Amino acid sequence: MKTIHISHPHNLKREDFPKSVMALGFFDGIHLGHQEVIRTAKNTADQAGVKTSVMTFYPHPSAILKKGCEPKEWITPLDDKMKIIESLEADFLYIVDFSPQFASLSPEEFIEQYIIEFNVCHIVAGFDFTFGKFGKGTIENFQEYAKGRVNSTAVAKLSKQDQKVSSTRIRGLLREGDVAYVAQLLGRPYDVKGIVIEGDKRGRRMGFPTANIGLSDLYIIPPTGVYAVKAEIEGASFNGICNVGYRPTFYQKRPDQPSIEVNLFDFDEEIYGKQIRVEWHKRLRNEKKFDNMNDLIEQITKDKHAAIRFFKERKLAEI
Ligand SMILES: Cc1cc2nc3c(=O)[nH]c(=O)nc-3n(C[C@H](O)[C@H](O)[C@H](O)COP(=O)(O)O)c2cc1C
Ligand SMILES: Nc1ncnc2c1ncn2[C@@H]1O[C@H](COP(=O)(O)OP(=O)(O)OP(=O)(O)O)[C@@H](O)[C@H]1O
Repeated sequence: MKTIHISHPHNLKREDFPKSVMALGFFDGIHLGHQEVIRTAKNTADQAGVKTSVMTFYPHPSAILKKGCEPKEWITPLDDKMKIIESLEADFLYIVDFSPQFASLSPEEFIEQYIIEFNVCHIVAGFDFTFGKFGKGTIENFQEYAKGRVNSTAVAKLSKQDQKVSSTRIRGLLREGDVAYVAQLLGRPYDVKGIVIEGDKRGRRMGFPTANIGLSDLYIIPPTGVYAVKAEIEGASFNGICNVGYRPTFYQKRPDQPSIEVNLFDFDEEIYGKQIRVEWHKRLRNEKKFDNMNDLIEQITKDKHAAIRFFKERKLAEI
């Protein structure tokens, strides 16, 4: 996939682009609804024998349109979003700098400069996609503005439990810790990437060495508590348990940031400085203050069994 960053105004010409079917949206999380939009674009492009392109925006449009209300943390920061869009077999990703000038384009100007000039023969967007100043352009009135020069497909609303699958809903669920339901809406577990950093080295003495993680991007961190996770290090995957929290058993004063630490099962290697990817599968319990270290060790042993049981039952359910 070729990724092209574009700032407004651009001086690219129609000849600079291969003919394509384009999926449009911000696409934070690339959830099941987004996947449907991108797959529809891909299928339409394949049938027409042209390329598949995706247009997304950076920063989030609400950083300009509803200043102060924009998300500050992401389900998929840009780097992850790019990788997932690539895995959906898009040929081109256009990342348009969402500036005030770009936001004030009329629907007609947007179509001229970003659809016609981009050699797009067909656009695909969700039922609620809007474009142009004041969001006047919609997927329904797109044809009026495009004057028949570009085809369009509106993807119907995808809902779960009578609610639209949306990035906003998934961000809310992550903040509540409902990582199991998030996995259903994403079609894959929520994951974050980071580097293994040094902790207090107490974990090993407790019989539960933990990889402390320094996140590599502005991810949404699920709330404090204990989770069943899988972690990938150098291409190998391990089951484990993760604690997000302030370790109240050992710290009277709450540190500024919660720590994210993972104990991996059947793993005993030195991994400081290595890259780690953590998948969040199930929330197990709240973080608690224990009277002594032995009580905490007893609880973590139970957490480990709960996680082992969870992964075992899920494996059986898959058979
Ligand atoms: C699965 C798991 C559950 C944990 N639960 C708690 C808890 O409920 N309360 C708490 O104070 N610390 C909890 N901890 C954090 C431990 O206190 C921490 O792992 C230990 O202090 C080692 O820290 P270190 O890696 O910085 O050496 C938990 C850790 C893990 C791995
Ligand atoms: N549940 C859904 N069903 C069908 N299309 C969707 C769905 N959610 C989003 N889309 C479409 O996917 C594209 C990207 O949408 P967008 O990034 O605004 O996602 P969103 O999940 O609706 O986000 P937000 O929660 O911020 O409204 C748009 O074309 C949008 O209409």
